[in-house]
Amino acid sequence: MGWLIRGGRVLRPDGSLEELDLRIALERVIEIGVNLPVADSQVIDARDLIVLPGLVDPHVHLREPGQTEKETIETGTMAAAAGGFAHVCCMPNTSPVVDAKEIVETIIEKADSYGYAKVHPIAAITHGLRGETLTDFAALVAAGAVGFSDDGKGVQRADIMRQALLAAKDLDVPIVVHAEDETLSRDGHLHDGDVARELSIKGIPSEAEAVMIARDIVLCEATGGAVHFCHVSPKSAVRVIRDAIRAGISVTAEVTPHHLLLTEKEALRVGAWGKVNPPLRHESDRAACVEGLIDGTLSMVATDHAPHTAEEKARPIETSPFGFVGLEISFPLMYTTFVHSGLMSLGRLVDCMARIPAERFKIDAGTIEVGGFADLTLIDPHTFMRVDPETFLSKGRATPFAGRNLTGWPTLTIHRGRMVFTRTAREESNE
Ligand SMILES: NC(=O)N[C@@H](CC(=O)O)C(=O)O
Ligand SMILES: [Zn+2]
Ligand SMILES: [Zn+2]
Repeated sequence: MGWLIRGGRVLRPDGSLEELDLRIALERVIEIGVNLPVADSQVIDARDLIVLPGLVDPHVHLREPGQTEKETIETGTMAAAAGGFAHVCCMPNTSPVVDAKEIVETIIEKADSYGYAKVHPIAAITHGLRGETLTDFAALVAAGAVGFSDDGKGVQRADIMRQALLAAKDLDVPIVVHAEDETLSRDGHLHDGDVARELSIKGIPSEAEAVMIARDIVLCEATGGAVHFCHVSPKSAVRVIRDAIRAGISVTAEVTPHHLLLTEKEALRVGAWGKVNPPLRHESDRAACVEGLIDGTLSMVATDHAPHTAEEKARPIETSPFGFVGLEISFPLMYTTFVHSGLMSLGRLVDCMARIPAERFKIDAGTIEVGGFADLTLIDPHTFMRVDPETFLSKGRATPFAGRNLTGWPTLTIHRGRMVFTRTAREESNE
């Protein structure tokens, strides 16, 4: 029994695409070859489709425990499957905060019981995200945490960050940094630039992010620890990260599709649907992020999927929470903008969206090989379809990308040998 995925163009570990058949039995890929016999497998016709390893998102918010009106582990992992993701790392800014091992265990167990995607918790650096006392790193890692972050807030105190780097180093896991110096960002809602001024809304300057990134690079080098920077957005930060990597300091960084594709101007067009932390910045910052992605400074793409209720995101900019969803559109956004346009190879994009985050967080994923887990995403590189938030499986609906016409949509996602998502309704267009 099992599946025979026939005739798809399969992404090979060297980045090439080859027309191959894949046989899956139980949870694994057991055979890869040309014209494999059907035997007792059920056939999936993958002609005209690209077969990729299940994608890995190093940064999502699943909101459970505690904020299940925004998202649940079930709806969040359904959205992951719909976006082609087999693995997601979830952030600890839930209620209660993920600062105790029982919470880590419950998240993993719940996700496994639904079976849509594997969830890898990133536990809190400090109790209650208060920035004061370190959590029990050893116990949290033993329970399954793959890193530590106070995401949603920056760790304001350098001494605490230094302690965290030393503690994480002993366990060989990264500190995942939300860089935000509150003395510079406080009460801001948008990037500190022309649009914020035009709307008379207090801005968040680039330095609020970049100074903490610079501090943590220094602390990273001094301690010999490892830092991963979340959602990098200003050009000054891209530059200091590039310099740090060149100097051999153990830092990695992620960038989001929204910081690669959008600017502060979104606030004028979509209001609070474009409000996010860090904010969408100036065109020159956006261009620097693209440069960082292309040259490998920003080696991972993360959605920072941050669902909120429709009511919350319908408020005026100043009272609406930061964040919007991304899991279900991240791959088509990246594929259309960078691969379809010829700016980047498919192999490199999948490195950023699977292989490199898998390596960083020690997740067994990122390539298709015999004996490996059958986590596969079938992509349609021909059909264009508009982003329609009403079709999202996530509870969150807000995205500034609503209405964009994209190609490269996942049409079928297999997780651990089980079909966990198929796209049925197709709104085709010829653009
Ligand atoms: N990115 C956001 O705008 N919001 C995130 C927090 C975060 O990622 O910092 C959230 O939890 O809503
Ligand atoms: Zn953050
Ligand atoms: Zn986040």
